[in-house]
Amino acid sequence: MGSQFEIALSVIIVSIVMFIASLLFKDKEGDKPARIAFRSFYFFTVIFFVVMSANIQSSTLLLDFFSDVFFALSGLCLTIGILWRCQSKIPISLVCSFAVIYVITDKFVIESSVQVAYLYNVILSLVCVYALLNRTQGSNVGDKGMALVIALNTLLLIANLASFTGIINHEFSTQFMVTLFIFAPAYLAGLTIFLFSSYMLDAHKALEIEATTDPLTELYNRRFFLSESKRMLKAAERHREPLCVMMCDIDYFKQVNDNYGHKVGDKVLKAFAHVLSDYLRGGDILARYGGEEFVAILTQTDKVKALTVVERMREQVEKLSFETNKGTINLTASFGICEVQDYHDIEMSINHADNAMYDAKSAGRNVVKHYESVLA
Ligand SMILES: Nc1nc2c(ncn2[C@@H]2O[C@H](COP(=O)(O)OP(=O)(O)OP(=O)(O)O)[C@@H](O)[C@H]2O)c(=O)[nH]1
Repeated sequence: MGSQFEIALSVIIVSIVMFIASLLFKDKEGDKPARIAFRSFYFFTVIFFVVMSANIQSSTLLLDFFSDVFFALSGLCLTIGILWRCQSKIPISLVCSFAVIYVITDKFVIESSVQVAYLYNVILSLVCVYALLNRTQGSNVGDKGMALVIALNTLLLIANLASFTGIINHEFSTQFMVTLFIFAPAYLAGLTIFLFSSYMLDAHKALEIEATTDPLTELYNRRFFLSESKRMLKAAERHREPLCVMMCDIDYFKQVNDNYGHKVGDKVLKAFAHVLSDYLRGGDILARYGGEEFVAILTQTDKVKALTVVERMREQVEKLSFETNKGTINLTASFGICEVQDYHDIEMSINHADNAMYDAKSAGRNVVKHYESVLA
């Protein structure tokens, strides 16, 4: 019993440290506050181990009941935190039902049976592993690590349950229980390490997206486009492939803002960006160059192919219409294209495509112009 008490004490210390550390977790904007669930998990884990230690020292019905309740709550909070973090579709009510069934079964049906607690933990662990492996936004290394820790826990618990049913001999099972208990602080620390790294990886990803993406259209921003296009030009030169730059600008966009307001203007910009991206292939890149001006690099594309693709884009933009309470907005855009000649000077090709686009504006807008036509 003495060693169990010491282990319980170490779990309490680990949980308190982790609880304080978890104050650093930040949820992504719009995400459910999973960090509150994780903090509650540490909080209830501390209380559970305090109550359980007291129960080991002098067992009472009340302490026994509360140790079950706090055990149920800590597992519940961990699972809810993971489900929220993964934006999982598994209903929270289902997990809550497991907790209620666990307490009722353990208290009123199979009195002080440790198997029920194992079964409860196995179910919750499986729910967590499933949610982590099916994360809506793709699992990161931290999440996979967390899934691994929980999966190991599940395996241990299943083995333990098997021992109770007589598949494994009883002495081995007692040994197993002690081992499981010894590993409790390590399990908790491992879980937190992965939890931390998964939050840090997400924060890193968010920073990367912020640095490379335009928040309104979610296309790449100008800075990322310039650095990425240099890399693409080098690759095209190495493989001796043609490459085209396309610039485009919405026609009379100021009138959209003036007549319908900036909010509608933003909506139009987003829809416009969407149409452009629909016409590009996997290796191409599209970026918001500024305001209502967009730029793209069409890989493995010569000027003849580029003219065909961009002409289709222009026709599609022409078909766009937006219903507002002040009437319908129809959109057109002007396009300029230029086949890259100097693979070491992307700025020059962008300028040429820009000149072609201004030529399209001068020609009455809603047309596609090639840079060669500007020179002619
Ligand atoms: N709603 C919204 N408007 C923007 C944004 N960025 C730039 N604009 C607006 O885009 C408009 C650009 O107008 P202009 O440069 O005069 O060009 P235009 O009216 O499209 O005319 P042409 O290009 O000559 O056909 C300005 O009114 C800007 O305020 C944005 O992020 N959201």
